[in-house]
Amino acid sequence: MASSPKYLTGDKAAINEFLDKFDVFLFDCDGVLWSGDHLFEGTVETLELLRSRGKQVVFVTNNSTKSRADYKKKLESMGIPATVDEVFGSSYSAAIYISRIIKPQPPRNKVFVLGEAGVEAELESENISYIGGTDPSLRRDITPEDFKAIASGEALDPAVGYVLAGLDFHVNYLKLSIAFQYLRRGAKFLATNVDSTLPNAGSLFIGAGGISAPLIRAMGGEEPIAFGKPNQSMMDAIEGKFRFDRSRACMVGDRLDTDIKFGIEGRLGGTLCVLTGVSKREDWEAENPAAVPAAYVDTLGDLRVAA
Ligand SMILES: O=C(O)[C@H](O)[C@H](O)COP(=O)(O)O
Ligand SMILES: [Mg+2]
Repeated sequence: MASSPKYLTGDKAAINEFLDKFDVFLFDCDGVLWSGDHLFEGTVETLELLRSRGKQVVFVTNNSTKSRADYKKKLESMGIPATVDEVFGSSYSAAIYISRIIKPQPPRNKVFVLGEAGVEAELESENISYIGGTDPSLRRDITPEDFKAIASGEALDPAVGYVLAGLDFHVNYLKLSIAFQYLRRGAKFLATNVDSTLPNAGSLFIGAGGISAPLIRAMGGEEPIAFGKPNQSMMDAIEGKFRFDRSRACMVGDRLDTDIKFGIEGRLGGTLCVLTGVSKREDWEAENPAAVPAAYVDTLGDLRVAA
């Protein structure tokens, strides 16, 4: 039974003791740094404080709508210096897994994307060919002709061997129907991540899991392989890049079943839950919680008092 998490907010000594245990901080983004375009107060100062103490900061997000380069721009636009190498997104995790582990071979080496530009950019960065995604010709209602063309295969690309589902703000029945047809014809079912909800504008919205859910239902319950947190292939990739001692690393997140579970299953030295996003105290105090953090704060900015 996991010991109950330590509450750090307002306790300068406890915060310093906690921070001194780690050299590397893996930071979740949505619900920790910001909620959509709203940057939480104290985020910039907290990251500056950690970096001024020589801590390595890595941004680890399941949000596949943006590429690492897009996140570098977003972070900088909010006053947070960052390099592309310091960003790990689920779209990048999916792209490197497909290109370096799956290694798609002709004749069925293409990916049908349900997702935004971030997925496309990361697939391109790994030279993986894809269709679908932000293709404007698919942003429309399905027609009787579409049903026939999809059923006959006329509307399908025979080179598609994979369906990759991520957070898609333009999902519709036409795209889901095409994806379903590819799966019925043997394409492998992949997902960048399957988070049930997305924190934005201080509230919760349908997450990436809500995009693959109709396909899971239609496929009789077949689940996709998902590459984002808590999948450990992402942790292995991050460790491979930063070569850190896991016992000196801490995962900071707002979600028990992705971030905190990721840190615990990754055998990191610590996990810190921030209560500005999805999970609340009641969630880890409930029966059989998805994961229990080592410590928690009300907001990330609470760590500033350490200075
Ligand atoms: O639906 C989603 O994709 C997630 O809610 C979103 O990606 C979470 O991003 P993160 O908190 O991992 O930065
Ligand atoms: Mg989050």
